[in-house]
Amino acid sequence: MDYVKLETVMRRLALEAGDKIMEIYNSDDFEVKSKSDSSPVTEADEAADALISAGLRAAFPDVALVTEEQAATHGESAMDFLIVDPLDGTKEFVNRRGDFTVNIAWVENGVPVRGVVYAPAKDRMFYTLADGSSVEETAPFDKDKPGALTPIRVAEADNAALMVVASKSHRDQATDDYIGKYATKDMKSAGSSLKFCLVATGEADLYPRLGRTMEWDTAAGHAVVTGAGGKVLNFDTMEPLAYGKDGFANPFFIVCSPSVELKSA
Ligand SMILES: Nc1ncnc2c1ncn2[C@@H]1O[C@H](COP(=O)(O)O)[C@@H](OP(=O)(O)O)[C@H]1O
Ligand SMILES: [Mg+2]
Repeated sequence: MDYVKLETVMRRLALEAGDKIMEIYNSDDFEVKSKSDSSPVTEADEAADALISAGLRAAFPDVALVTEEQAATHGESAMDFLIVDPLDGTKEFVNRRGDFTVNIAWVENGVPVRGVVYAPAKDRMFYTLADGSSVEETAPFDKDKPGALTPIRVAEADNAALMVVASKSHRDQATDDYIGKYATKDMKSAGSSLKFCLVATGEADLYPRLGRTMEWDTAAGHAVVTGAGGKVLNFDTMEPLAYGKDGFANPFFIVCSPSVELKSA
């Protein structure tokens, strides 16, 4: 993989998809359909998906591509692949809460090593540079030229006063019980893959996900948080979360700064 080209292409496609999504977000109304798994999908998901997948296929014609909105790509069995969630946090989008993201990642040998997470309604964009380290770019964003970049790094956690982040729209008792094992200073909820980025910047120390997600929901955030020194662990085995699994479903997982003293289930 040409990492320099990948950085440029992922960043530009994320920004273009974000513009498309915001056009629809700001329009008076948009249609919300239900997918086979009864999760919502909008014309914004579909437009962003079309734009990103066309751009990736043009730039990397020989590379495998998996995208949430194209079921035909879900049978892919490569260990090296691009993976896209064009609009993660569709519920946030539909409810106009702003916490939705565009996600593009590159998985190499089952590990998400590069990615971009762009939250267009929040004007926040996080990505890995060609060298694998993570940055947040400051708005306004120019599609053709990166602006001000701030290297991001996970926090040195105070285990007596942890900052924990969890899902806004998929929250359950198991998650609350698990968080209850820690000494927390504060809790915040956020939608979509933004939660990975809050750990990456040190705005949170720990994000436990005791609920369903798919690899496209997590790959880009995973790359960003590991590029910032963080960890993404399978909740049951405490091994790094692996990608390219059959059906692309994830097990429960934990995202954290390595300084967090993890509790078992
Ligand atoms: N029952 C379920 N099965 C599979 N994925 C689920 C799920 N419930 C939530 N998700 C995933 O969690 C994502 C939302 O995460 P969060 O709750 O952190 O905002 C959704 O992404 P989409 O909005 O892209 O569909 C969806 O893929
Ligand atoms: Mg998603």
